[in-house]
This record gives sequence, structure tokens and C-alpha cells, in this order.
Amino acid sequence: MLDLQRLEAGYGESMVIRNVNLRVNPGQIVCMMGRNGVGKSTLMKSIMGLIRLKSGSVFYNECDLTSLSPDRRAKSGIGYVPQGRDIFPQLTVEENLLLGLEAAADRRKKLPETLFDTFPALRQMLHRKGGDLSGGQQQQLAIARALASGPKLLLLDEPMEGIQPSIVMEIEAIIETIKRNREIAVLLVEQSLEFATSIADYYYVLDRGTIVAEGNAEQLSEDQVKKHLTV
Ligand SMILES: Nc1ncnc2c1ncn2[C@@H]1O[C@H](COP(=O)(O)OP(=O)(O)OP(=O)(O)O)[C@@H](O)[C@H]1O
Repeated sequence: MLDLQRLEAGYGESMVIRNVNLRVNPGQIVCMMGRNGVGKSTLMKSIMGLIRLKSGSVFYNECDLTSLSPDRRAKSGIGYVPQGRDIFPQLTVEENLLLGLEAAADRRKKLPETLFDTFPALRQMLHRKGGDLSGGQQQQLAIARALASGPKLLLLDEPMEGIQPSIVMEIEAIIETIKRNREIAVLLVEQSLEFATSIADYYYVLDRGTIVAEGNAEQLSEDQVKKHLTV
């Protein structure tokens, strides 16, 4: 469904992503791992069109998205939760969620009821300001907002970062629910080898902007992979 071909991207003169080939198949959970600063967020932004590619192509369901704007990419069915969450603190939970509908291809105006099956806590908080929520609740809100438009692929950039360990389990449970349903594929940037091993169908390891290892989850904890992850 997602097919990155020989992607090269960066900022100004500096090249950050080099010759990246990556695939995500329907319903798959794919983990992107790598040390800080190797280019994981840059790769996510390149997929969404937030950074102009220097070369290469982004295919989604056989369509070439490479020259499309970020909102057209979102409308084609890709949800994106950036690192740091990016919710609107002054807007209510409901208003934040409704903004997610902007990315829907079918101009729907109502939030899908099933959204609250996955995020029951948000239903109780619809009228609270986003900024008054805890870090974990804001992360749930950011994921729910990305799912409101009914994407078939979700890009999640380090959703556990900066969240208390007790709440990490709640976010992990949400990703596990998505995996169980197999209706949405996820490309997940994740630092925890343990969680990645438990959830991923496939993994990629990025080092200095290049894919240096990839494979099935069973191979993920092998020393070859660990060597690229430890500082
Ligand atoms: N807006 C920017 N302008 C210039 N350089 C940037 C910008 N954003 C990131 N970089 C540089 O690009 C490189 C890759 O950064 P990126 O944030 O993609 O890495 P990362 O793997 O996501 O790291 P982390 O896990 O710390 O978020 C780094 O050297 C970083 O300094």
C-alpha cells in the first residue's frame, strides 16, 4: 500500500534521507527504529509531503503522491501524528477531533461512533480544553484526531515519547487494538525494542538516513539489529 522508492530528502543543502526503499502492506504494523537524529521524523515528514524530496517517489495504493500537497496526501487516506503531538491547546477535545475530519475524502461532518470504542476516555472529556489534558490523554487525542477521517494508513512518530510509564501501556493498548482489527496499517517510529518486538509485523532500522537492517519481528532482537540501536 505504501511504497517508498529510492527516497532522498533533507533540509537545504544537507541530505538527511538517503536512498530509502520501504514498504507497508495493508493491515501491517511496521516499526521504524534508529537512534536519535538518524532521520526518522524527516522520513515521516517526507511521506506526508511536509519536506520536498530531492529525489525518489512515494507511492500509495499504486498512486504516485510525490508531487501532491500534504492535504491531498491526507485525503488519499494517510493519517499522521507528528512527534510532539501538535494538538490545539485552546480548542476543546471535540473541536480538535472535528478538525481531523478536514482530512476526510468524503466531507463527513460527524465523528465516527467507533472512534470512542477505541478511545472511551475521550468521550468523557469532549468539552475540556486540549491543553488541560495530561500528556497521555493529549497523545490519545492526537491519535484519535488522525483516525477521525478514516485513514487506511497511520503514521505515528514516537507516540510514547515523554509519557509516564503507566500511560505508555494505554497507548500500546490502542496500537494493539488497531493491529487486532487489521483495518489500518501503521508505520510506527518506536524506540522500545521490547514493544516493537511484541507488535511489529516487520521492521526497518535507520542509521544516518539509510536503512541498515530490515526483517520480520522474530529477527528484531538479534545482535545485528541491536548494534544499530545502542548508543
Ligand atoms: N527543520 C530542520 N532544519 C534543519 N535540519 C533539521 C531539521 N529537522 C531536523 N534536522 C536535522 O536532520 C537530522 C535528522 O533529524 P530527525 O528529527 O529526522 O531525526 P530522528 O531520527 O527523528 O531523531 P529523534 O529521535 O531525536 O527525533 C538531524 O541531524 C537534525 O538535526
